[in-house]
Amino acid sequence: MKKPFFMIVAGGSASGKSTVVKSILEKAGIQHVLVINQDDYYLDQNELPMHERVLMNYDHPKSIDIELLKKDILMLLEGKTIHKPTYDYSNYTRSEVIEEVESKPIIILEGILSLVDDSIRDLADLKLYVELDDDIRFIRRLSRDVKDRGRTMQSVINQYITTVKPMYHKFVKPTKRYADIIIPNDDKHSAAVDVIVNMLKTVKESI
Ligand SMILES: Nc1ncnc2c1ncn2[C@@H]1O[C@H](COP(=O)(O)OP(=O)(O)O)[C@@H](O)[C@H]1O
Ligand SMILES: Nc1ccn([C@@H]2O[C@H](COP(=O)(O)O)[C@@H](O)[C@H]2O)c(=O)n1
Repeated sequence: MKKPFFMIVAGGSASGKSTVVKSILEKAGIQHVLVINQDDYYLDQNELPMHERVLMNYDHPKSIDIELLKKDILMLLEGKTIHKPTYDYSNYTRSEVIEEVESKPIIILEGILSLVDDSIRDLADLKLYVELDDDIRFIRRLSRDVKDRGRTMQSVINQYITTVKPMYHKFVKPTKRYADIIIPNDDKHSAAVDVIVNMLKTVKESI
């Protein structure tokens, strides 16, 4: 089997990484793409009581089980099957579900900190950074976290001020310089998405 094409999609929280990946997949009509969400690799916190889990900093690189993520990406790039953890935002820890995931010809890793680790970054054939104004990201995050991640408005605001915003400026935003393509996601991202879709179609044809 040919080595899979490996793409990384980084960007701040609620910049639209998942939405952009979804549009890429819809437009490309590709069945053989595997998306790995870095959030599934948050460290397991089942041993901690809930009041401690809530206070953790989920925007620092140390919150991710980077060794497991690296091991799994390397296995997928060798065409092997992995047993991937899954994440439960409402309980601030891994869920009990372990997914058996087969490698595919195109692998996309998505996450706020996905361009931080150089050994993972150096494996990528293409690196994207989704960019959006901080205020709009905060508004989108607030609305999404209350609707989809079981959060209260006050908890989203507190977390944003204490960890999300400072960690974004310290760790996430500096990784923009590693990106091959920067995708603006204010109104339209279709032109950038079309460029990437055409690249992936070429990759697909060469499989
Ligand atoms: N271009 C856009 N216009 C309006 N809302 C958007 C756009 N892109 C994403 N969103 C919304 O913003 C929120 C965050 O987007 P999401 O893709 O989950 O971001 P990320 O994966 O970077 O955290 C979601 O509720 C999503 O529906
Ligand atoms: N228990 C957790 C774990 C993570 N988060 C936040 O998720 C953000 C990353 O996901 P995006 O889809 O927004 O990129 C990150 O900023 C963490 O703060 C959380 O709130 N709770």
